[in-house]
Amino acid sequence: MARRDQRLVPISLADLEHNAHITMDLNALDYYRSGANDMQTLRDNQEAFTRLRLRPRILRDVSKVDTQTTLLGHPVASPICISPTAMQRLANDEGEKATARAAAKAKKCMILSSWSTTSAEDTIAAGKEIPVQHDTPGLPLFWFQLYVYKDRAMTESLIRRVEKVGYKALVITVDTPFLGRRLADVRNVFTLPSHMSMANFETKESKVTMANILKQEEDISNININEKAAEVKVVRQESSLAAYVVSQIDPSLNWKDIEWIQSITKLPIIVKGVLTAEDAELAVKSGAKGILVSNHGGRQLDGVLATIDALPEVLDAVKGKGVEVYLDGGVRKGTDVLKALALGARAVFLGRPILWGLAHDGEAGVSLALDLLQKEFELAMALAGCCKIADINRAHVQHGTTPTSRL
Ligand SMILES: Cc1cc2nc3c(=O)[nH]c(=O)nc-3n(C[C@H](O)[C@H](O)[C@H](O)COP(=O)(O)O)c2cc1C
Ligand SMILES: CCCCC(=O)C(=O)O
Repeated sequence: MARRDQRLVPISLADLEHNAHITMDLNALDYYRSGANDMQTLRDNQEAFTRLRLRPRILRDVSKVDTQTTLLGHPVASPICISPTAMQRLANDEGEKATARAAAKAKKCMILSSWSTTSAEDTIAAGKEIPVQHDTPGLPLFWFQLYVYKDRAMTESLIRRVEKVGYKALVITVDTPFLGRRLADVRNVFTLPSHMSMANFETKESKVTMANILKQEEDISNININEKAAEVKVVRQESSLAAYVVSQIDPSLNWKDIEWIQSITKLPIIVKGVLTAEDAELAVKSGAKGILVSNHGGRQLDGVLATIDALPEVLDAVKGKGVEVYLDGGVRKGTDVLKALALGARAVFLGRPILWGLAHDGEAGVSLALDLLQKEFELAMALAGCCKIADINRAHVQHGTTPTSRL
């Protein structure tokens, strides 16, 4: 039995998380692991998967299992993808570049955050350094997650940049008009270390006030910790990130803006943060080609539905309308992937597990995270009697009756 403070040789995503908890500094670890407020939704995302039960089929020749699929027409090796997470250099110096290389090697889809610590150009270039192996199916796929800034000219210039370098879709995050209240970040006065930056906003014309906010933050962090706490009470009572969101992100964002963005780009739009049938319908009306059912990993409105519980109503609302529906939040095991796909998700996305992989061993750690889940998923498919993605259907899953506490 390993001691609690010993790093494990990882054989599951939980092991990678365990290791990251040992090695990361508290400022970054708390930022990554926190949910909003009581973190009820954060816990629910994982627990809700355990309330579903699988209905396997037998004797179906599962000697070969194939996970290839397409996302908005692009072939990928697997429906396991990477959600956008900000500031990946907090986990490993190579940050987003390491993630992009691992995604490209695995021919999986990566969504890059607007708030990356590597620019959109440098991140996709790192992915493109990886030679594509044509003996296995699929191609690497990069999408860009967009936060809509109050400054629309800056938003538009970012769209032009990502179009130019080859991102294939815009994933617009709609659940963050303000930052959710993550108590640990408030206590820690969460800070991006001074040698890192929000790399997408480093151009001359759009030098963003994040730098100024972080500068203020640095000034505060130069004084001793008690003074720092006192200062925070008087000055802001929030993390620098929350202050940045208030200063830059447009809380007036509404469906007309989604239509505006669609009118200025040919890239397909995916709306990230839909949790209800009503909004799923509006997303389709606004021209979205994809919906990512997400509660931001439990980091925004605490108390909302677990994503796997919200998925069925979203799917029902958009049935037959030609929109792809994806899910993120709490996906940690191969059986979670199988359950989400059985309910009707086209793909699932991973947030924190990628960060734990990065913290564990950079690019190799992200590859390990992807590979561990991929292998678990292939095994779950085989044991449920599925050889290919199209074999997975609604009859493979039902709501369980066993109380979670007895599992
Ligand atoms: C540290 C961290 C940073 C995140 N940054 C972003 C971001 O920049 N943009 C965004 O749309 N979502 C962001 N998210 C939310 C993720 O895209 C995703 O919805 C969530 O992490 C999925 O849940 P999981 O972590 O349980 O897999 C972030 C999540 C975490 C944990
Ligand atoms: C506007 C928030 C940027 C990062 C983020 O999405 C998160 O920390 O969850």
